[in-house]
Amino acid sequence: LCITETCPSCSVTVLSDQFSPNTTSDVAAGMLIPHTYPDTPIHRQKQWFKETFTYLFAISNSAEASEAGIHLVSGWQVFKSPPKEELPFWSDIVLGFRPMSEAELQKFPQHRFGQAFTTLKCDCPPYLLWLEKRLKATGTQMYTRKVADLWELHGEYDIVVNCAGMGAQQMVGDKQLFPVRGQVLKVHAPWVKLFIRDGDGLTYIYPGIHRVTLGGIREKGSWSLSPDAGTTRDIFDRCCSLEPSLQGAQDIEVKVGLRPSRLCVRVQREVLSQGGVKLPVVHNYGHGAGPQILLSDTTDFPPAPPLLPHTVTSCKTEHFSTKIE
Ligand SMILES: Cc1cc2nc3c(=O)[nH]c(=O)nc-3n(C[C@H](O)[C@H](O)[C@H](O)COP(=O)(O)OP(=O)(O)OC[C@H]3O[C@@H](n4cnc5c(N)ncnc54)[C@H](O)[C@@H]3O)c2cc1C
Ligand SMILES: O=C(O)CCC(=O)C(=O)O
Repeated sequence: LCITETCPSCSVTVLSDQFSPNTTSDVAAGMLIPHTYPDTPIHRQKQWFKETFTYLFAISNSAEASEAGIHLVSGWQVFKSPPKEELPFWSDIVLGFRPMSEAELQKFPQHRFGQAFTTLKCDCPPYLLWLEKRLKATGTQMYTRKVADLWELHGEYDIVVNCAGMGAQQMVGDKQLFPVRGQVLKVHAPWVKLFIRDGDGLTYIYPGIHRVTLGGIREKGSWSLSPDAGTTRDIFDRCCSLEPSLQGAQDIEVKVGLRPSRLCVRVQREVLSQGGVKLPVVHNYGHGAGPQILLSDTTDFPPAPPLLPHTVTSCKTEHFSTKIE
């Protein structure tokens, strides 16, 4: 969309083997809360976050906000012991960042410290549909197609932008890209208005426009797309211990996605060349970092299993119409 807007004379085509609602992005809670990438300078991560926040804040402040699924959300990040960094690098970008008061902390008897702030949440399924609608309005073609190798696109296109997420591991043979399996519950609990995040990054409650997302888990190197019943129960219990009213949540949907993780996002220009023919490529993938990712943890992850289903590459959903017993 940015390309069509900044360069209207370009003809843009989107090729993807899956579109919304079958992408990893559809699984994401869509909360704007940065994860630190160990191999990217903090000033660059801060600049990315600031630009993203400013861009989405403007949408949240427009008549399009509800269709786009972008809204402000206030709440708390709570810690069992005070974090090493009292002021995270993003504290002056989110709105109204401050330490929680003693009175607020009384809600969380197991936690001793907390931060209150307002950030943005992007409800990804409506957001992706909104982007698709805007793309189609510019005349952009969208085709369902699995690309086995970027080189197959030479001759058809002048420039390729690679946003294949986890699919880039096979498509460009990137061994530095690895899955961090996530599982979340999307529930009906409209009385939950404030977000709550445990500072360990594992447990979170994120109210969206229609559903509340409960998380989570981060399983490095796991390619399993099957929802795990034990994990569902564990997530539900952890979230209920932070917000006991969730015991009354209804209509539980369980979603699994594979975060496309790297020590640093790959935003890079490359020129592929064969027999004197060139194909300029811009890579943009690896947006799956998490606070628990350590350098030593990320070597020797297994490649995608050969039987990974091609119809659903990186996410899966299961529905429960009743409460979790
Ligand atoms: C449980 C969970 C919760 C999360 N919560 C958050 C959150 O709150 N905030 C946040 O910022 N991030 C969150 N994330 C991370 C977020 O999901 C990712 O950062 C994001 O989805 C990555 O987007 P992407 O477009 O790079 O990849 P994807 O959404 O996976 O898109 C890649 C696209 O490329 C296509 N593709 C792949 N391979 C090929 C191929 N060979 N040929 C053609 N097409 C191909 C796919 O079909 C897909 O359409 C979460 C992730 C998970 C799993
Ligand atoms: O870390 C968070 O709190 C947001 C959720 C997320 O980004 C994730 O689960 O990957």
